[in-house]
Amino acid sequence: MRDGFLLVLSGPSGVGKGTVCEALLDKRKDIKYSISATTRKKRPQEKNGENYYFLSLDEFKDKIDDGEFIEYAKVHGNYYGTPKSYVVDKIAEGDIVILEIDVQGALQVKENYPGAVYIFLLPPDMKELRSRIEKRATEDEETINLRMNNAKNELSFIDKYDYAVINDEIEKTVKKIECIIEAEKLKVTNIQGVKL
Ligand SMILES: Nc1ncnc2c1ncn2[C@@H]1O[C@H](COP(=O)(O)OP(=O)(O)OP(=O)(O)O)[C@@H](O)[C@H]1O
Ligand SMILES: Nc1nc2c(ncn2[C@@H]2O[C@H](COP(=O)(O)O)[C@@H](O)[C@H]2O)c(=O)[nH]1
Repeated sequence: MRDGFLLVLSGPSGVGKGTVCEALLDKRKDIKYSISATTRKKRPQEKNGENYYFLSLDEFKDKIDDGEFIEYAKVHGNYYGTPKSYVVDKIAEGDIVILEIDVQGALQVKENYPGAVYIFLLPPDMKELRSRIEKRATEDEETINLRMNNAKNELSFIDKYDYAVINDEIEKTVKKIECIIEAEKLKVTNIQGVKL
């Protein structure tokens, strides 16, 4: 059967990527979460090494120079990147590794990791998207406006993805992503060592 693979999950800020990932990880042991590095300020409830690796700009740039990221991008004014070593190790062990990253990062992954699966998460509508970011209460008004503006640009990249999933109800969204995973595992191009 198919070896481990990358599952790239993108979508505008506040659509629910983190929430969906958490629910998927609770349900399945074959899915691992890639913890990103970022230069963004830590939110009060966040933990270094759990939500992100929080780095200074100099530390982040050193890691870029040392080739430690499989992708990185400036998103909403801060740098974010995916550490390479964890992803490579877990895929070799046969796990599915989720990358919760923006569209610029997803395009970089596409160049270097054929076989990754790309899912774009959509909100039911833009009003609901704003309401979710507001209710999360982690961003000030200016940042919310910036993220809402960036959302329009991100949505224009949807055709670069394999699947589009509307995140209306969490449980339904998780089920749909699990269906995608099962279908991907059964792709003829990915079946290895079939013995009849
Ligand atoms: N299906 C849903 N219905 C209602 N609220 C939701 C749903 N999914 C997520 N939320 C809520 O929306 C808010 C944003 O979710 P979350 O932080 O997971 O988004 P995100 O896409 O990871 O955002 P970011 O890209 O900024 O990290 C949270 O308060 C979360 O509880
Ligand atoms: N290219 C990458 N983008 C990433 C990565 N980790 C997160 N992100 C994107 O950042 C925004 C904002 O996240 P927040 O935690 O500040 O709300 C998020 O929507 C992702 O699209 C990464 O490693 N690479």
